[in-house]
Amino acid sequence: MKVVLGSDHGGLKLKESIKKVLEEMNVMYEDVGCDCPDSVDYPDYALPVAEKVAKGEFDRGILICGTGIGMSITANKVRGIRCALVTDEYSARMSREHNNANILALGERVTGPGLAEGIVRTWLNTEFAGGRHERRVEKIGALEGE
Ligand SMILES: O=C(CO)[C@H](O)[C@H](O)[C@H](O)COP(=O)(O)O
Repeated sequence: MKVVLGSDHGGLKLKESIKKVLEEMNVMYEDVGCDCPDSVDYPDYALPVAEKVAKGEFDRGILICGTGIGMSITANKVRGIRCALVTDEYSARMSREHNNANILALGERVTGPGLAEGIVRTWLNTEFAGGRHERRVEKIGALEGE
């Protein structure tokens, strides 16, 4: 699996700790930035991550800002993206099993690194359940003209 990561300044520290988790999991990743704590704008990082996932260059994406809200709003503007803002492991599992989420958004100012690790591990290890959920996800795609 290949994962693309992005954060603004508000998610930089959590992104670095998630990169360690990905390395432990032997998951390949690319980080589109940001790279330093200077104040930046989250759409500038959400968009490239969402586009790379939508184009199929990466299997999944992970976006982190202060709350995860700005990242998730932006990523969900891109056709084919189902970005889930998650703050607990149950929702992480459901966002994959039921919604086939292809981007995970996290908030560094909301979710500590230990919980975030559990969320990321669960999210990456959970497959889409299909069945009745396939029909529902297809209806989301239909809204985008897919
Ligand atoms: O988009 C956000 C909130 O919806 C993120 O949390 C940003 O990281 C946050 O808005 C950045 O805030 P700052 O005061 O400029 O650090």
